[in-house]
Amino acid sequence: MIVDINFENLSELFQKRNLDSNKGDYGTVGIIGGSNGMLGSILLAGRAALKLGVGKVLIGFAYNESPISVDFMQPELMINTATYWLKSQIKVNTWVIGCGLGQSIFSQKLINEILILKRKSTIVLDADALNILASKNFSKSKLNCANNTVVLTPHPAEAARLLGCSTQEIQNNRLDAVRLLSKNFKAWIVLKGKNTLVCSPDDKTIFRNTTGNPGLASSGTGDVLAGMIGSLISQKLCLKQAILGAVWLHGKASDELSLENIGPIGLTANEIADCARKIRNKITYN
Ligand SMILES: NC(=O)C1=CN([C@@H]2O[C@H](COP(=O)(O)OP(=O)(O)OC[C@H]3O[C@@H](n4cnc5c(N)ncnc54)[C@H](OP(=O)(O)O)[C@@H]3O)[C@@H](O)[C@H]2O)[C@@H](O)CC1
Ligand SMILES: Nc1ncnc2c1ncn2[C@@H]1O[C@H](COP(=O)(O)OP(=O)(O)O)[C@@H](O)[C@H]1O
Repeated sequence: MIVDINFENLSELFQKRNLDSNKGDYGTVGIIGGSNGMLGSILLAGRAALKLGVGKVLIGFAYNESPISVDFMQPELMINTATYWLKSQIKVNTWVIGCGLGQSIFSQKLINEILILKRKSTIVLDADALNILASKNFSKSKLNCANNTVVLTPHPAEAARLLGCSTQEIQNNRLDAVRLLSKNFKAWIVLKGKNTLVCSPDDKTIFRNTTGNPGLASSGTGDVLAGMIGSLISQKLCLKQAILGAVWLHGKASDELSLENIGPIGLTANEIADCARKIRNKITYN
């Protein structure tokens, strides 16, 4: 069965906050990635996670020493190395790994560490984490899905690498591709692109997104989506509403910005997160 994602079935996304709540009620997300030439990708994800309302964001660079200690555009982000945060005792609800991670031995080691050390967390694997998963020296059993809840967010080329076929074959049959990925990896799959598809590991329903436009065809918008998904899962929405909510809001933000002539041409990834925040508050409080 295929079900369209609409805001009417995203009630948890639009719940008002308790008046006496504190930041601990809104969870912590840890974001790991950002290697050579791609430092911006985890900052994009981290900023988007904040704008979607998570209590705390840890940014862990895939370096031996953190290349920056503060993001002056978003000083709320807590920045250190990936290794530092993986060893820290801070309770992290969701780990997002892969944005700008690269595919070095060190990056592969970080993925293994997360899967072994963080068995009770939800793990979102994006971008280079998916490329590492697709490589022949990675054993799928390491995903250990019995303990972890895992979300994979491939674009069509990443999906093709995971299934060992061509991008064109994925695009020709996106429904079969998303089903096969969720079965093979026992994970939630977000197959990105026009009309993003979402499939859960134990459900035959496939959800199809109804929002979004070619304004999203620009660098870093996938990193923003990964941060948004991690943020909503950490805020303890049920997994389905967190994933579907992030996908819907991400596309809706690009639609609203296009109506304001800020897109589709030249729309930038950070603007998506700002607009998604506005839409969530507007629907929740008006
Ligand atoms: N500011 C930063 O630091 C940024 C860092 N980033 C980081 O860079 C790393 C590499 O990630 P990446 O996605 O750029 O490279 P890659 O996996 O080779 O995919 C590119 C190819 O995939 C295809 N393709 C994609 N979408 C498709 C679609 N809808 N429909 C069909 N095809 C589609 C398309 O193939 P083509 O059509 O050209 O054959 C395209 O050329 C990663 O770690 C990421 O996080 C980026 O996030 C950018 C901002
Ligand atoms: N033509 C389009 N229509 C709707 N959504 C799109 C379109 N092109 C890209 N997107 C969305 O933009 C995002 C791009 O993600 P990704 O390819 O991972 O980019 P990046 O690696 O640059 O962050 C995905 O959420 C995808 O669904």
